[in-house]
Amino acid sequence: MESTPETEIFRSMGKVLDFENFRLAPRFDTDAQSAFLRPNPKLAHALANSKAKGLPPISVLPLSGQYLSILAGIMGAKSVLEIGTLGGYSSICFAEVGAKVTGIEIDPKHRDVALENVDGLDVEILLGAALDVLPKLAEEGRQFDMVFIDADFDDQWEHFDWAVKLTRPKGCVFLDDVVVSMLKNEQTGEGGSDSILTQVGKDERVMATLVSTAATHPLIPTPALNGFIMAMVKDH
Ligand SMILES: C[S@@+](CC[C@H](N)C(=O)[O-])C[C@H]1O[C@@H](n2cnc3c(N)ncnc32)[C@H](O)[C@@H]1O
Repeated sequence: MESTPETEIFRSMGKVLDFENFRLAPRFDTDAQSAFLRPNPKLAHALANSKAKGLPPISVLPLSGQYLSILAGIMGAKSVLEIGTLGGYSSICFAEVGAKVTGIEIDPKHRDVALENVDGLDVEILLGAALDVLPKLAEEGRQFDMVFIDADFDDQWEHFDWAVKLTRPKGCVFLDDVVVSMLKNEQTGEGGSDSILTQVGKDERVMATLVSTAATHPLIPTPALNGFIMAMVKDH
């Protein structure tokens, strides 16, 4: 590569640009968990009860849950719609910072365990496929400060489209697991094909960004590239 003042800046960064650094992600996560997280009996009980009842270990990880709490707290969110509730871990993250949570969950067993886990908090869980429930919420004229989408990968665009309709202007739509779903569906943008990024990008109702992450999970051996879309609804 030709040496210019611009390339020299990056060369001088040395170790910072080493791709192998990616392998350090789990260590940073562990350090951040012990630095930032406080004991939370409700969340601990939700994890233990969900495990005991045989739910899959796919709730948001504790630091991500805390991210969601911080976001909802900063927004002063009073109402959050969650598409994909599982055992209610992320519902608790929203409810504990003052939001009324409406969850949608397709699996009756997950919904029942979630109801046990959110006991005492302002959480309702609607049983059904999101694409059946979302139009009903729209018909009822429901509007939310924030919609968190964390369900099946195949309907991400349809869920996003409904989420925008159901979010108040200046509210937030958070679409999780965007990069892993693109990788899984081989939508890596080659050949200029459409992807969730281009679909959201064409949507004039929102201002959106992709937040890339190195996702670590106790059950996977190496960090995975992932990312979420965060969008602010401008208008409907
Ligand atoms: C990744 S888990 C959700 C985790 C949860 N948000 C948390 O962090 O605690 C995904 C959940 O979405 C549910 N789900 C999948 N497809 C769905 C759909 N089309 N409509 C409603 N729920 C769905 C699954 O049954 C599962 O419980």
